[in-house]
Amino acid sequence: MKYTIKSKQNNSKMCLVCGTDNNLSLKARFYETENDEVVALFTPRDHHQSYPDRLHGGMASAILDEIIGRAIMSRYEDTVWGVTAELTLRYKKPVPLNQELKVVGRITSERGAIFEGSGEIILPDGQVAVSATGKYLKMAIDKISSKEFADNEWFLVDDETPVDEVEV
Ligand SMILES: CCCCCCCCCC(=O)SCCNC(=O)CCNC(=O)[C@H](O)C(C)(C)COP(=O)(O)OP(=O)(O)OC[C@H]1O[C@@H](n2cnc3c(N)ncnc32)[C@H](O)[C@@H]1OP(=O)(O)O
Repeated sequence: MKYTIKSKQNNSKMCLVCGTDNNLSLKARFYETENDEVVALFTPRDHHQSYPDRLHGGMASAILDEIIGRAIMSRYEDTVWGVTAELTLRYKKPVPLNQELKVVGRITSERGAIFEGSGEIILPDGQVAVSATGKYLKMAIDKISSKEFADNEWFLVDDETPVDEVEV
């Protein structure tokens, strides 16, 4: 299924998943789709492995955590951020290194200050490698981080080739 991209989300400076200045980061790029999901594109590298040629389960968890956490931002234009309270993973297939992969995430419920979401890492052949469900608390960024983060460490990175649609 092809989805039109509505907008690209910001990257950060030092995050392990989206940090542009962190050499160990997955350097994932996140896009909001027309159907109210967030899709990430990322290429895991050798330094993200557990067993040779296989992405570390903790890194798979990290990107799934982030994509669900980011899904709330698309509903509130960055005024609400997600803080993870619970995350449950199901590892179904090994995730390969050094090829571009997709991750999809969405909100499944909202109740007051709590929201729940789900996400999947999708292999190039379309199979789901890892799925996750999570429970998060909604917070304002000034309750999570410093003004320095919001002002200087959270920014839009333009793609060399803009992504207009994504097939999931
Ligand atoms: C740069 C990148 C930007 C984008 C990234 C986005 C995604 C990234 C997300 C993360 O990785 S966040 C980092 C990992 N998570 C943490 O560091 C959270 C650490 N834990 C906490 O800060 C607090 O425990 C937490 C904010 C989760 C809860 O705070 P409180 O203890 O003030 O909550 P409170 O006791 O008031 O409970 C509020 C509700 O949440 C529920 N709750 C609290 N902690 C829970 C928990 N751990 N598990 C399940 N439910 C929980 C609690 O039962 C209650 O439900 P009800 O309203 O129904 O009664």
